[in-house]
Amino acid sequence: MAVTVKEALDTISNLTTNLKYEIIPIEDCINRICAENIFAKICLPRFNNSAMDGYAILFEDANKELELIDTIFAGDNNNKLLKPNTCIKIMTGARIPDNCNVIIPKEDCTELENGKIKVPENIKMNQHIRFIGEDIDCNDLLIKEKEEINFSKITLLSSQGLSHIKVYKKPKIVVFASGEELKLHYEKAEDYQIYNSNTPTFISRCQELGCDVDFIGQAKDSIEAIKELILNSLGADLIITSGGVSVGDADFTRDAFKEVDCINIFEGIKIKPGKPTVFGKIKDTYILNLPGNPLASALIFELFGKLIIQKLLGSNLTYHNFIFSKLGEDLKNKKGRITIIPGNFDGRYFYCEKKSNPGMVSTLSKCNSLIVLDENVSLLKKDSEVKVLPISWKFFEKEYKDFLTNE
Ligand SMILES: Nc1nc2c(c(=O)[nH]1)N[C@H]1C(S)=C(S)[C@@H](COP(=O)(O)OP(=O)(O)OC[C@H]3O[C@@H](n4cnc5c(N)ncnc54)[C@H](O)[C@@H]3O)O[C@H]1N2
Ligand code: MOO
Repeated sequence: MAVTVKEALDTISNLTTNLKYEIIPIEDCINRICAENIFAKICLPRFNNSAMDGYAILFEDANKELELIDTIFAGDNNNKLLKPNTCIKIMTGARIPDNCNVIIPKEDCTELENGKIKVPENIKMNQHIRFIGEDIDCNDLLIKEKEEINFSKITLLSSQGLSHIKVYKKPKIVVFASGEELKLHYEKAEDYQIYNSNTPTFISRCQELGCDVDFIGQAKDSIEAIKELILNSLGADLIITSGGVSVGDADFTRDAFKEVDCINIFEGIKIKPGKPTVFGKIKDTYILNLPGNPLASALIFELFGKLIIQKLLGSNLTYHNFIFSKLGEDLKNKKGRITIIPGNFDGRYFYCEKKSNPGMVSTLSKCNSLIVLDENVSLLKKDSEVKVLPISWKFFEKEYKDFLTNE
């Protein structure tokens, strides 16, 4: 029985996973999922320091001519104290004298001919001082278990002097296709054959999402051929297959998986396109049987496959987020099933992609996002609110768009 879209999403978000971890250098951690809570072991700033190149003085010495008694550079271990009527030249980032309570920027002072420094009248207590711990306090929780390590987390780790952390191992994914008509892109295809574009799509997408992926070939349309590929893949966390899940005389994927004791978690989703999708498990290996139709399988991957991968990565982000937008033009839809509509979000409006039949290969190359229409909608007027799910988010434009004014 086919499940509803919500049932499929909930099932995936609640999957149990058998996560393993490894300890690796932070240089290799980008896009990995942290497998431990990481607390600050040192405060930042580590010591009170100057935010300006200038002079360290005592607050009560405002508007005076001060004797210059020393210079402190960033990295110096200088313990000199200020006395009344004196100042110390100081550089940005240098540790300030223990009793200093004001820094005056160089350009606000006058270097007198007698060597003294004339400081201004209007100063504020503690000005231009960066205090110990004001950025990060000792024992602050810096990174939570199950958070993704991005460049800004690398900033945190390196600022703490941490060289290695615990991350979850990359999920191992095996991809294969079935279909007598398929040829690999580096093979010669006769004019009655087609190139396999689905498995290269899933392989690259899974790699992009942080998985280790193996392609193990294409099965001919027979239960035995598909079974051989399955038995060769059982060490994986997830097997993704393409094709053969429908009711045709040469569609053997489901039967082959049944013969190797695959337990189906759901068999079909009430969605368009991609209804014949099957999700199951053999021992510890999850199975995602995607339909052969290229756009159908790619869209199902975007809506469900990506969440399965989020679970296998160990991430705590296992639900879709979206951006409220408006339709750029009227949208007609055939009622009856929830429909995935690929298109383009330009920052304000969402425009549906016109060429989007389930069997097409060209559609997603022109899209950056998708929306999902509920089963009761037959017409959505221009300017109707829609919820946009991003596909690829390097959000740039070919031409300048003004983001500098707040109108
Ligand atoms: N009588 C019915 N026929 C179909 C139904 C149905 O309910 N009743 N469902 C249709 C739907 S919806 C889909 S989706 C497809 C699913 O078919 P399969 O998963 O069995 O896929 P195939 O038949 O193997 O292929 C479908 C289509 O996709 C092309 N294909 C397959 N693999 C690849 C690949 N690796 N790269 C590129 N293109 C591929 C294949 O040549 C076919 O054109 O079934 C409908 N039929
Ligand atoms: O649901 Mo099928 O995926 O329309 O092509």
